[in-house]
Amino acid sequence: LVLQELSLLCKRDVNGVGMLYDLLRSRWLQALLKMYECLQLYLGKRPVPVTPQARALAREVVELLREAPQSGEVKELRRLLRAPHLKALLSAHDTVAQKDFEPTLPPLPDNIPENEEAMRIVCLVKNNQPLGATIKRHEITGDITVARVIHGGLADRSGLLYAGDKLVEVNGVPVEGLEPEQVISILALSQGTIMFKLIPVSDRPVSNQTTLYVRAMADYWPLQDPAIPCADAGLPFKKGEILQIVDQNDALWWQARKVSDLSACAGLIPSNHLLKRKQREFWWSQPFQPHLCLKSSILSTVEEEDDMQIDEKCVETDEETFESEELKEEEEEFGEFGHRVFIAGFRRSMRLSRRKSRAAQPPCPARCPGSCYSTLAAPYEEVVRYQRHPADRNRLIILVGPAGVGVNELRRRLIASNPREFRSAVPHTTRVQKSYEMNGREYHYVSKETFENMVYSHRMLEYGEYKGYLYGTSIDAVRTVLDEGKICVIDLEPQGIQAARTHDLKPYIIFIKPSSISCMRQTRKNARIITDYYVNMKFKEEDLQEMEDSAKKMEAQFGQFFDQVIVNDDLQEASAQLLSAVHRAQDEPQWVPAIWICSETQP
Ligand SMILES: Nc1ncnc2c1ncn2[C@@H]1O[C@H](COP(=O)(O)OP(=O)(O)OP(=O)(O)O)[C@@H](O)[C@H]1O
Repeated sequence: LVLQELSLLCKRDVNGVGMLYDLLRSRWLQALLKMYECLQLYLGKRPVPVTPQARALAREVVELLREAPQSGEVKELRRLLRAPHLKALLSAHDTVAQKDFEPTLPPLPDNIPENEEAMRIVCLVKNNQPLGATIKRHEITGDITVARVIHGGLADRSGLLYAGDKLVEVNGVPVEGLEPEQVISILALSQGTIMFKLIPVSDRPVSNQTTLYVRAMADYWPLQDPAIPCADAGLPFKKGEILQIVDQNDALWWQARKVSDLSACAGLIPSNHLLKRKQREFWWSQPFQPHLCLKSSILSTVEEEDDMQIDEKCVETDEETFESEELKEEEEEFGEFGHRVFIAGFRRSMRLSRRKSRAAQPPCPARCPGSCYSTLAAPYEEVVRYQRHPADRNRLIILVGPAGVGVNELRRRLIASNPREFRSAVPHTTRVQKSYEMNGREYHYVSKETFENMVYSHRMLEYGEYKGYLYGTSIDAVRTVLDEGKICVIDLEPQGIQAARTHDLKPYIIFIKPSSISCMRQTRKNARIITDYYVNMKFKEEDLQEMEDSAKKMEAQFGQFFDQVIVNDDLQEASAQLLSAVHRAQDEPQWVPAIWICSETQP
């Protein structure tokens, strides 16, 4: 039709019509159109299985050939028609034609109710690993549902099971009416593939949580916790360990893993809220003990004076001895170039005053409400990775350890190794300055009133009283050293740790731990201990035992604050370990309380 119309237009000499007429009459375009028609025709048809017709045809041909003269060609043709490869070719064609490779689904039942819930069939291969999901029974409906899916576990990695999915069957066994324990025993018995038939939860919770890192402030043993929904899914941890919280959807049970093993699947831990509740219950179940605060700590030292009176004579003699010891100690300190280096803060009167205060104080839960309440308030402490900027002040180094373990020996050796880098804070005292002393070198000499004001305004990290005089380490003295660009190294009673843990000082706390008693018997043969009444006494067996007991108590009570533990066995080795720990604290990233860093960014 188009060609006819075009031929009419050609006669009227319309511009370009000749060219279009020639194009449409061209052979190649005609051929293309024919091919298109053929394909359209073929698309409408489906390939038909050929084997039945081919077999009948082959039988007919073979019959005909039987009557024909039996020449070589005829025999060859008969053999070909019966050949297996020809049969295989025909059957392959038929497989494709009949689409045998597609799964054959059973016909849908005719009478499906409209409100029928969609079911999902989930197959998981167990491979000897736990499923990583917990189940529970709905109190009212009795439905067994997936309670939670553990992060990183098998169920979580499959992406097929979600909290809230309702179980219908497990390995073909209907779960309706079963107790969760019965379902668990079915799961426990099944090996290899487990098949769940379930009704998926309608509104899956969208997780928009950010990962949180915390320092555990208490030990936790899930196997001893009757409240945990699934003890096997619990994550045991010790105080001081850093945990990565990956799920806080449940108000009572969080999911976490240890940063020391982030590849492991998460486990259940009590939430902050739950742990606080437990601690409060524990706290209130304890018999009432009056809380003595800062003020009463001074009072307690006054009471001590009476106790000291019994050995007054003895103490007096020691006072003389240790004052001369102080001098000896100072003279022993030499810097890297052999010059005498004065190292403040090794005053034995200061150490004795501290020890006496500690001996008179009841154990922490009854004594220092500040630290205990704050532990109650924060069973986990949020932490962040912090690396000190080279231009920032150095972090304060705090050494903690039981009396006689070698805290001062190690500190003295560290400072003497490089006095230009390390320094201790100059303590404050209310005692009278001696003729050979210089204010701000051995001590800062202040009045009792000034000292007490410093205590009440929380400017003392720790303090104590000895022979009627107060001794203490102030925050300002530490800051002075840090402001000079040096690394301030102090030793502290563990009760003072909380006061020192501020974003301003960012302390790095090293616990000096005694080695075993049998090792100390060997290494401490020539060592000298300072007691309340004797200076330079040889270590006795009970001193070693006391050191071990005291170290255990310190770890149990304050272990969560220790950034590093050094066992002081061989002195050279412990000194080397201390040096590298101190440098690590300044130069390498460490976990620190998040509040230290947040408060830095606040105006
Ligand atoms: N690893 C060690 N091997 C042998 N002797 C040691 C070791 N560490 C410390 N000493 C010695 O043990 C004695 C006590 O050490 P140091 O005075 O440092 O104890 P301390 O922890 O500061 O306790 P305190 O404050 O009660 O004196 C000293 O004579 C010291 O030289």
